[in-house]
Amino acid sequence: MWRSTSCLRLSAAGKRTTTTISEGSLARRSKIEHWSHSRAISTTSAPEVVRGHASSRQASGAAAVKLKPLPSGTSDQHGAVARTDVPTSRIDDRKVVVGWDTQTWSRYHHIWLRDHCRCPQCFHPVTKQRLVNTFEIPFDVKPVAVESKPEGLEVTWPSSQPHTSFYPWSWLRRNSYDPPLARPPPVEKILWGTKILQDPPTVTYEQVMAEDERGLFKWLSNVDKFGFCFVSGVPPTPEATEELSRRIGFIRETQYGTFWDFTSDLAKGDTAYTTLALGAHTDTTYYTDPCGLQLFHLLEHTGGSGGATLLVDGFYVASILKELHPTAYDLLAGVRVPSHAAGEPSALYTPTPRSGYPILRHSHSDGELTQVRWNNDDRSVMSNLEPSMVEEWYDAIRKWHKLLTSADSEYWIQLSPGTAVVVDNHRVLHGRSAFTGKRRMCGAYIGVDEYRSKLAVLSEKFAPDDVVRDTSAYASVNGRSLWNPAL
Ligand SMILES: C[N+](C)(C)CCCC[C@H](N)C(=O)O
Ligand SMILES: O=C(O)CCC(=O)C(=O)O
Repeated sequence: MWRSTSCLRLSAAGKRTTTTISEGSLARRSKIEHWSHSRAISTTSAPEVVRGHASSRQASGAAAVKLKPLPSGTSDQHGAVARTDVPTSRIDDRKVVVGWDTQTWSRYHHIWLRDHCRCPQCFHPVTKQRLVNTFEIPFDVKPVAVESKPEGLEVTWPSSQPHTSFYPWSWLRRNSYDPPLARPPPVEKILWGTKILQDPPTVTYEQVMAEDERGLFKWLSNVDKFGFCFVSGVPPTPEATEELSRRIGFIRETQYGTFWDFTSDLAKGDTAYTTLALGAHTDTTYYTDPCGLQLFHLLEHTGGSGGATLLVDGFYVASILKELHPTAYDLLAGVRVPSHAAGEPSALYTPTPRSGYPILRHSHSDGELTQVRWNNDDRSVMSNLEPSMVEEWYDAIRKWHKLLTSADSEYWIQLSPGTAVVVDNHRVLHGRSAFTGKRRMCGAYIGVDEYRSKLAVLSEKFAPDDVVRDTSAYASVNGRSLWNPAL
């Protein structure tokens, strides 16, 4: 173990203290520090086991990086019980080879390992940013030694830049690229049709607003799984609805304002501000980065009828289209659709590139459907179609439309004051029936990154990833593991 004389302290009991960090106490980004480090002689019985490196340049007032003791069953200089399933490791010409078992090996390039060192001098423990200068690592850097420790791989780099790095086994396995090894499956998406009306995902306002954020995690987990979730018991005011929206993250301001409270007065240049029916669509298709979530709360509807809310699971409908009409599916996945928002004199939105994006967007890595982007009212001129494709494309979107509007796909609900709904605008389409009378709807957009960030923070707390669980005991700073696979 190493005693760092660097710059961050967790209290001896491992409780987080207020961390003040002086810039001077960290290695500069400009070059790799020539480390001098003293091999700690402490044993794991000491209250704190420290991992890191003494920088040859100590800023004044640096406190020691003190992390919590390694997990039980850890070996130390005095031969405490070590785990028996420690992977093997050896140095090859350009890579370190780790043997997980007799059949499974991973190879990590030396420069890759050095670049991913997460000691406090190479990786800022508070900001989780790289400090080591990647471009000053000798391209042919090669370890002088590797050692398989119970909790991870220890690599000692050449004496010209003396430095010891440590990589937890769980982190190495998760990030194995030669070969890629099994990774946890993505969160299950539950596809639904009209029958979701029997038991739609719902949480209470009280749960969502509770200080411990467990209810907030439940709400966003439902959105992640179903693409939408109701919140019942919301005070029927724009103020309470805005506060509810901000529980997720800051609201995304657009040409329609920040928190919107609208009715059919054409206050903004969009048909949402009329009494017209709106077919199933996703919003802001005309932005390069369409909004992530959309929250709606009907505050009032008097003196008329209609104005029911429509929800359609775009992933569900796409799965049926793929099954029944694969050629049409491929066209929707390949043809770019331009769109615009031009109803406000002060705004004329079109996406970059101007040709827009396909209706169905897929992950490049695994081909999974990741986004539905469809608003036929906001679609611009289809000027990029090959002449031979024109009729085929129109046939494809007719097949798409037919499935979107089928009784099996449509989930109609009459919202009422007190029940808000949040929709994943990258998956679930929404719409409404025409209406008469005075109808007042409020809500907000949340950016997709704000939504995913909040869900990630809540997941760290309530459903941590295996690598986070494995490493947080000894490598957490400000409640975040340095080895979080998201980093
Ligand atoms: C939600 N709010 C009423 C503020 C605006 C609605 C804008 C709808 C627009 N046609 C789109 O699809 O993005
Ligand atoms: O008025 C509604 O219920 C929904 C309007 C709409 O589709 C939108 O604002 O995007």
